[in-house]
Amino acid sequence: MTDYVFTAAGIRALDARLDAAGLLELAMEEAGRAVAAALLDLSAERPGPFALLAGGGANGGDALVAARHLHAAGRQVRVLAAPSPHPLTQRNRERLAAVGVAVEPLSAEAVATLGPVAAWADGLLGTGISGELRGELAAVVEALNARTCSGLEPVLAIDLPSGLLADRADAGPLSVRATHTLALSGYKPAHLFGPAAERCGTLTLARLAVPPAWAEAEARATRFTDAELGAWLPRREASAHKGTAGRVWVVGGSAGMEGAAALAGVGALRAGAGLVTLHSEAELPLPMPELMRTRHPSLGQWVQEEGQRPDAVALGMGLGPQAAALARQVLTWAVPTVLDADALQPELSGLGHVQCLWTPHPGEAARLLECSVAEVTADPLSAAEQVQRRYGGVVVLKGGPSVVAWAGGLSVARGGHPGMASAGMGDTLAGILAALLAAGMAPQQAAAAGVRLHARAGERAARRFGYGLSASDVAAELGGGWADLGGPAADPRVPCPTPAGGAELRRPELL
Ligand SMILES: NC(=O)C1=CN([C@@H]2O[C@H](COP(=O)(O)OP(=O)(O)OC[C@H]3O[C@@H](n4cnc5c(N)ncnc54)[C@H](O)[C@@H]3O)[C@@H](O)[C@H]2O)[C@@H](O)CC1
Repeated sequence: MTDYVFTAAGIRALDARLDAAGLLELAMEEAGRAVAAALLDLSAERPGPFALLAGGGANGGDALVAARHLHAAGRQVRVLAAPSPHPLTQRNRERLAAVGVAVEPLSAEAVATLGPVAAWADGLLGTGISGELRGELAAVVEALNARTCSGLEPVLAIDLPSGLLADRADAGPLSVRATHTLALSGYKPAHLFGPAAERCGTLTLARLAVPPAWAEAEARATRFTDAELGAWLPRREASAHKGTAGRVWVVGGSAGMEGAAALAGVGALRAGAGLVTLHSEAELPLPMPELMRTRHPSLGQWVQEEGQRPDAVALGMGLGPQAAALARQVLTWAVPTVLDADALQPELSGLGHVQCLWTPHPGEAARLLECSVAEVTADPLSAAEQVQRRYGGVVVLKGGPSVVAWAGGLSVARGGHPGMASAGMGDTLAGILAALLAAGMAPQQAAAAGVRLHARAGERAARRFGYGLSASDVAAELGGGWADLGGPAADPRVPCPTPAGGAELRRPELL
């Protein structure tokens, strides 16, 4: 099932649709029941009551519903709640009273002095927060963090740890430090990126019964499943030969940076390219003898005079200061092109064609947007979108997780491993993406599937090699990653799923 990423405004819009259809109360009931189930899973064997903290909004309402379900399951609950102007939250407070559960006033002192508990539920604030924590809630959060920092009492955040802004990756000075977070309806940027994600602990998703068309309409980004991405991967005809499997040119490498181009070549070969040639002015190493290399006295002259064209180009890895001028020339060829590393320069603004992928990391994205790295990492979705608008084509903003932006859409990748934060990883990815483009994939699909393929190979490499991963370790696992995603087999008798979304494929015979 496709999952979605919502901003706070998106959740407000979704809730407005639910409200108009008379379904909001049912959604709160569903959310509260899911919270109760998560708490029981988390602490079924732990002694003591569950302690539920309820703020004045709908996030607090979810906590009150959860308390009723836990009570019905025969568990002891302690409920500390703020006064609420929210009609559904008020109604659920009355329902709790009706089944004999007392609601105690919420205060920092009550949190600090409560006896041992099986687990805490943080229902103080969710997507409705504005600005930094104010008043008594700030003191309550400080008291909760102080008594749970030993890790003895788990804290389940309902939807979001209170104090985090749903749309931001940079956690503010004060927020609940949750051991677990149950995201409601869909993920929020704070669940997925940066220091905010670290405050969420273990993340799970409760998919509420929301009509898929509403979710899609209000979502900020998509998280494709492995099955969706695997179905897009190309398939070879039994009659394929190296000339039909995709010819990739890697243009890169310079003195001291020779390995970057070589790693891109390895990535392209391991992702299925039939013929991979490295073009450079430098003497490049050949990590695999299957790679071809051509050393040019002047890349500038070669690019201008070159009459033949490959199926895809990856340009920029270790290329040095001439990268932007070369990129400008190669973009006029109008062949699928991956622009990486030194080719990611502001002077190329507006020159990306529809078959062009830009693959910046946050530092390179900041250069392209002429802003600070902190601005990029605080809101990676907006940053990727802005690069796409300014430069055209499709953008892969690399990170943990990477974001793909195309005209009119965003997706956030799944998986990967922190060990992938090492030199050369992006070079390999550029080669992978070029191979997928050369095999005829549409750029948006090549970007989303290629990033996931790389991440999946990284997960496998981490199991094999441990924490510190090299780009070569990851490249060696690409075949396994491909199989994990359920990519179509080479045998054409195995039926190949049609890619969703109806994107045009340049060379359908290879899919
Ligand atoms: N579609 C969904 O995902 C659904 C979400 N629900 C819940 O609804 C929540 C959003 O509810 P609301 O929009 O009522 O908002 P919240 O419950 O997150 O917060 C609103 C309350 O917080 C106060 N507040 C805002 N900023 C503050 C600050 N900085 N310091 C102190 N107090 C502050 C406001 O005065 C208001 O009382 C979600 O997070 C989720 O828990 C469910 O109840 C129903 C369905």
